[in-house]
Amino acid sequence: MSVLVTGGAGYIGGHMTLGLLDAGEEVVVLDNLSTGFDWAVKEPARLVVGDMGDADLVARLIEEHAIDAVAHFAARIVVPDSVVDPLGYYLNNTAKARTLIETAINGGVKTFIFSSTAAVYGETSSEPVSEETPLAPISPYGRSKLMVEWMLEDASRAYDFRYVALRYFNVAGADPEGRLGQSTPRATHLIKRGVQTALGMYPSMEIFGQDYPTRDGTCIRDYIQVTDLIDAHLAALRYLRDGGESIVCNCGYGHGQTVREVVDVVKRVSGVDFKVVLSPRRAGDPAAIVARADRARNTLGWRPTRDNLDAIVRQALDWERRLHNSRPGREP
Ligand SMILES: NC(=O)c1ccc[n+]([C@@H]2O[C@H](COP(=O)([O-])OP(=O)(O)OC[C@H]3O[C@@H](n4cnc5c(N)ncnc54)[C@H](O)[C@@H]3O)[C@@H](O)[C@H]2O)c1
Ligand SMILES: O=c1ccn([C@@H]2O[C@H](COP(=O)(O)OP(=O)(O)O[C@H]3O[C@H](CO)[C@@H](O)[C@H](O)[C@H]3O)[C@@H](O)[C@H]2O)c(=O)[nH]1
Repeated sequence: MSVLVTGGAGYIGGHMTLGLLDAGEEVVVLDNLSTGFDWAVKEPARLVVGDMGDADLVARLIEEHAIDAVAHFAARIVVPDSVVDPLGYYLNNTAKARTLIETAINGGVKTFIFSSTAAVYGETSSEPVSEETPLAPISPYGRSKLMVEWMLEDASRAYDFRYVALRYFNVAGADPEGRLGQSTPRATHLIKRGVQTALGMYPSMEIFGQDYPTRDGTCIRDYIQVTDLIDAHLAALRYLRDGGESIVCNCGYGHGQTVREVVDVVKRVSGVDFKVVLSPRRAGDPAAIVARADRARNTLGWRPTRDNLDAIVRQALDWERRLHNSRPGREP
């Protein structure tokens, strides 16, 4: 039995591949390398370069590798990008996911883990949101993901098929052993941009919006360390293989930091007082979004252990330094 990891050459999928290998699983990665890197797929995982919307390819992989579970990470992921290219996002994140789910079910795969997102909630108060909070995504990205949740829900009712959808909050940091980190080209994520600016790759960084209804006027997010997030996936896989019912779980720590607070941590940890430019709000950004993750703890038995923003920033900085000093496109 093997696990098929779509998007396994990307940031989070690459860490999932490491986590699965560490747990002794056999792994096949399917990735079109649009934002991922072949070197991010560590041996003995097998990388197949191709598109998740290629039903013939996926069907062949399921059969050849006796796939019993799919962990589906492949997606386009940039919120403001989705505002300017919504149909591109619906094609990749929604339509191709439909093909993937159908092919998995036709191939006899009964368990599926889906990378969902806090962006399905849209505007919320500063209070932590539970999975019961009404869903009202405000970006095409969030909608493209919510539709996949709905397809999974309906498919699990109609067929012999169970899933766990994990709604990630803001994923950050790197493998604590230094084997991998976030390598996405042109990344727009706050911590990544911060450490890149600290390393001199940008002359300054922007803070988007200072008039949000938050404690210092900048947006609040719940930053979850990537290895803790992968532990939730490994728990979800065990849960599904033990016969657990389909569920949706938030993955976050239950408290948030403002953009200014994060920038201050990056400056302190890096020791660089880089220039910050105050810019207007960015399209598609909710003011605050923080997780209530009791369900992941109680149902999956998830036990996060890496809730420490200083350590997260240090991991991101260490990885960025290695990336920066490596040859373009080559393993750091
Ligand atoms: N990074 C975050 O903070 C965050 C938060 C919530 C949810 N997520 C979700 O987690 C998942 C992984 O995100 P990431 O940060 O690792 O992004 P990433 O861009 O690093 O990884 C995505 C991977 O998917 C691949 N891919 C994209 N379209 C594909 C296709 N059609 N066929 C095959 N491969 C394809 C890319 O090449 C890349 O390797 C995504 O589904 C994203 O929506 C991420
Ligand atoms: O240079 C920057 C980058 C970001 N921000 C702000 O920082 C916050 C966080 O932004 P970012 O790191 O880009 O994350 P989000 O837009 O919150 O989205 C991330 O987190 C979502 C879940 O909450 C995921 O679904 C997305 O895939 C992932 O990109 C937002 O208020 C941004 O406006 C800045 O002020 N300056």
